[in-house]
Amino acid sequence: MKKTVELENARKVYRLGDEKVVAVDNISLSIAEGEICCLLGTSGSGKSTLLNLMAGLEKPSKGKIIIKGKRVDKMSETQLALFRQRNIGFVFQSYNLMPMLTALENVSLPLTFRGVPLKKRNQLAAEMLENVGLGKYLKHRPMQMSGGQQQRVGIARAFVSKPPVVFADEPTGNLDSKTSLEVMGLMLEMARAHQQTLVIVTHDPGISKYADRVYTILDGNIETILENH
Ligand SMILES: Nc1ncnc2c1ncn2[C@@H]1O[C@H](COP(=O)(O)OP(=O)(O)OP(=O)(O)O)[C@@H](O)[C@H]1O
Repeated sequence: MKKTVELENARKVYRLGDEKVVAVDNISLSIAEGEICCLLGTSGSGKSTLLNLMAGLEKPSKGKIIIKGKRVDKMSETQLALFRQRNIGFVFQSYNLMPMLTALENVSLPLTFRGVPLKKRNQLAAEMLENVGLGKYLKHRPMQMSGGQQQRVGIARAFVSKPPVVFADEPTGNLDSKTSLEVMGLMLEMARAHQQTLVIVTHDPGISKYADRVYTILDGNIETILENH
């Protein structure tokens, strides 16, 4: 199996005055192409920091972060930005949609960065919105949609450019249980359809049962690894 995300002895220490907070202690892991993984842990366990390290959003204090064979921890900000545009999709807890843009424009944004021509962009974005059940909401702005609908737009945006890896940080954190299930179902369906790797951070054990593999994080370490078959 090809590896998509690899961490080798990754460590992240924050300094607050004289104090040191070890957010990620010394984690090594390897996530295969098309694998769906969950990072499960309570508040403060270090799971968001771990996700940010994996996604190249933060530099490790020590260790290696490798995505698709490339050392992201060695990249400059410019290289990283380009690398993320080409390889990574994000789904956020608070959706992070552009408030002034319509659903269609929000979803087509990653394609703009990739230089896809306008007509093709609109076609792909409309198809994605159709796939997430929002075919009738292309012109709506985030404020005019429910949380669940906004997160569907967020999912469409993360997957539209078919990035090899999608990171989701508490994607259902602001949603009720029924909507959470729908949103999870959509992410899994999209990831499985194109063999995309999906890494989901959650504190909800209910969400983790959908993953192929669950890393339970405690005090910045991997406490257990569970394989679901
Ligand atoms: N920028 C920062 N500066 C200092 N300490 C930080 C910083 N970011 C995180 N921490 C600390 O690192 C530890 C892990 O935080 P992290 O946000 O990764 O946990 P988490 O498991 O995602 O929690 P939550 O579910 O509440 O977001 C915590 O003790 C936190 O206070």
